[in-house]
Amino acid sequence: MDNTTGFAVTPVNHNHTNSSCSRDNVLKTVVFPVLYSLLFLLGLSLNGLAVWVFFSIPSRSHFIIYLKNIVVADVLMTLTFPFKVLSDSNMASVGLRVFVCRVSSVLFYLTMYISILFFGLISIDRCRKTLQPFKGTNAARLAHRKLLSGAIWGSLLALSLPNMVLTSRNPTSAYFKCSDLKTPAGLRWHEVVNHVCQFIFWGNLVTVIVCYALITKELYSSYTRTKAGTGQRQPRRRSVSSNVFLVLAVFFVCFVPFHFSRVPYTMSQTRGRLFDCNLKLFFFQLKESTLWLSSLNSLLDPLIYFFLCKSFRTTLFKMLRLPPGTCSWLTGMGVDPNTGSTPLGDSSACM
Ligand SMILES: Nc1ncnc2c1ncn2[C@@H]1O[C@H](COP(=O)(O)OP(=O)(O)O)[C@@H](O)[C@H]1O
Repeated sequence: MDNTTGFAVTPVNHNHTNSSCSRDNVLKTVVFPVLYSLLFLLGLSLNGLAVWVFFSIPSRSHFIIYLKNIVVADVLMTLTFPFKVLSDSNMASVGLRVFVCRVSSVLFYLTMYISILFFGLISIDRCRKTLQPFKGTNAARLAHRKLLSGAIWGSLLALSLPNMVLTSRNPTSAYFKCSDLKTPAGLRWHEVVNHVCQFIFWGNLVTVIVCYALITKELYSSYTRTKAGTGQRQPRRRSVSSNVFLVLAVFFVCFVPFHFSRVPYTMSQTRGRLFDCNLKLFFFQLKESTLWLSSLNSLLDPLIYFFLCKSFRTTLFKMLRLPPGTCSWLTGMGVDPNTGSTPLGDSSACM
């Protein structure tokens, strides 16, 4: 028996539910637990490495401050995966599944929106850096960015906390969904949070698109200017542009599908009577599949650090005792032999 709720532990028997609508099919109990286990192992290794590298780089640019926030969010997100694996594969006690609904899933979403917000800020910062390459920063601005980071964590925590507190009902059977544990106010808050988070996501997507369009325009005109001036081909600038698109590609692949599927799924949770059980199951599976893509972001972020942040690569190679030019064919961001600078002339050497 589970101490917290008094229900029998797994294997869960839910013969009382309509079996054709049961969530417990092979997708939820086998496929996703295997995929999340892989994400956990790879994500923990790569993000562990990223933490090790980042915390030996001083926070001397806005970009590095933002990346450090993302790496912390990714580590926390990765730590929630084992709970999801145990819960979805029905290997967890009822108490642990309640913990997943109340705490670890909420933490998962919190860290996801932290990453999304910091990606928006990174795009703005990169845009500013490209359009005004010689405008530096100072201690006061760096302190503001640290305050802003704290304010983002604080506000998202305040938004998410009621999702923990108002998931306070005890399950009435061993088979339950997170929405079954919510009080009426909890269900309303869950809906509100999802609206706010949709706004955060689409707002940041527009910001990222606008900023990267401006960056690409600037890179292209500086490329044509240089080409006209020297009469030479400058292949590196093209690879900078394609690296820049990595952020956009990651944003689209990881987050857009989830945010489309989240809308009908949240409606099926909060206005259940409008949906029959097959449709609810369909929206649940769609949400779970696209949520895995969002989780994949925690694994792809370290690749972004590697490709777009030269200080990250340099420090990584130093720590692994590899020569500085390692993988320059892959990153296309070596030092320009003519000018001695990085392709964007960015002294913080992160793009
Ligand atoms: N955007 C969000 N921010 C914070 N918490 C959230 C967010 N979306 C959902 N949650 C919370 O995470 C938990 C799991 O939600 P959800 O994934 O919708 O349920 P289920 O696992 O039953 O499909 C719930 O407590 C919910 O309120």
